[in-house]
Amino acid sequence: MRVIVVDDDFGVLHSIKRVLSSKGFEVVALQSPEGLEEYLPESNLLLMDIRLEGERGTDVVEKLRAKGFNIPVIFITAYADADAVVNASRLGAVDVLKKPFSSQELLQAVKNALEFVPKLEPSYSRELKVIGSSRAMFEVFKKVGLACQNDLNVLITGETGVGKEVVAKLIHENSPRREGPFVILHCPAIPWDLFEAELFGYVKGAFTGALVDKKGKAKLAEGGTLFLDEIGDLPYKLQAKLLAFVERKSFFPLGSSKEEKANVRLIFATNRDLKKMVEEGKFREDLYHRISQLEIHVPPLRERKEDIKPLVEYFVALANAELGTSVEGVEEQALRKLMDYSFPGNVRELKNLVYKAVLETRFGRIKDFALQEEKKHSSFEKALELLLDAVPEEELPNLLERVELYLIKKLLERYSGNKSKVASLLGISRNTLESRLRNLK
Ligand SMILES: Nc1ncnc2c1ncn2[C@@H]1O[C@H](COP(=O)(O)OP(=O)(O)OP(=O)(O)O)[C@@H](O)[C@H]1O
Repeated sequence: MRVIVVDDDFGVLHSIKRVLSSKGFEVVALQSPEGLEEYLPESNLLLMDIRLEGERGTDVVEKLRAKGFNIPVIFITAYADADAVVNASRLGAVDVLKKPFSSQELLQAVKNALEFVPKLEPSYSRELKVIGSSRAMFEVFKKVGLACQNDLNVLITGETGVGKEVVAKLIHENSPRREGPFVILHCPAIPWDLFEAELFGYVKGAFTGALVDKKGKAKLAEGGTLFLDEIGDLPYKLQAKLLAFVERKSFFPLGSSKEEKANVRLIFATNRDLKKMVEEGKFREDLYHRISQLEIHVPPLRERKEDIKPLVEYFVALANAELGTSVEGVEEQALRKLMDYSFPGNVRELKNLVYKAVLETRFGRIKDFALQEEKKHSSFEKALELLLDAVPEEELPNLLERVELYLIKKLLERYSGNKSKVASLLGISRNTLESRLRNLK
């Protein structure tokens, strides 16, 4: 087996050669793509650095593809930006290795590559800018690259504000459907009794007030991508309607008996734990499997802190352009404060913080971010949010009493049943505590 390695860093070139040679590969090591074509016909695999001196490795491979060279490629990069990794995946890269990588990672990637037949896709340059240089986002971009090559249903999971919509757009804009529309249906924003009308549309006379035919989002997305956001909020009854649509890729507009085909790619997102909802009987298992043919998890910002600095720089530039300010950057201590923060609102929260700070600073460097208050309340609010997520709608009427009873009982347990102590901790009299307990039971 012959492997060609192209990297302008002699050290990297040498260590790859050493690892592969030790496993019996014949290695052609090149510091530039010059002369590369000569070796291609007799070779089984190409390892290509993305940022070469003067030229991008992805451009080199694209030219080779245009000439009909179909060799499997592994890209190597120290800079895991979205453009590079998604583009690499689209060019039929078997893998993208992020420097530094271990011998084991290299050998595994080579092994996978030799079993792989690449698919070709023309290149495409995008407007959308997605920031992320962390290992975690690198994995996200690799999956996006995979999603771009097919029409599978994709489920994007992650906390609020992590960038699920951004990732959905990234898939659309790199897929063969990019010339088509990208249509968003934000599920909780629609009253549930209008959900079907919104998704499938209706014909004149379908219900009172339906004075003219109206296209639904499924039709508006024809030829493109339909993004259904917050799918975990969809009531059980409507999940069945959605399942029929996802399975058949066809629908009936309300009031019509004519079935319409939908030529759309479906992407779903949720900040809920759908697997858990399935176990609890709150989300249909069949629907879950249907929508998650490919699952992409976008990790919270606190788990990929390396992304904070590039995101801040990007948002400062954006804010300057939008607000007409000329902020030059962020002071070290202000950035450190962000690095210590847990960002319950993730990238959206960071973006808002930066915009506010830019507006206040106007020129010069940002010295501080106003995040103390949010931090103090975040774990309390988070606990309550978890509670709200866990309680089904039909149990809401008793929720307040249950919470009160639970908290009082827990405190009594903690203080060995000492009612006077618990009453004083709660700032109520012992009598009030006792009457509360009587009424709540
Ligand atoms: N990697 C990123 N690069 C640049 N901007 C980002 C990135 N991630 C998120 N953003 C920005 O942060 C904001 C929130 O992102 P987005 O709406 O995609 O989050 P979400 O996960 O879909 O949120 P929600 O769960 O509330 O729907 C947007 O303004 C988006 O442009």
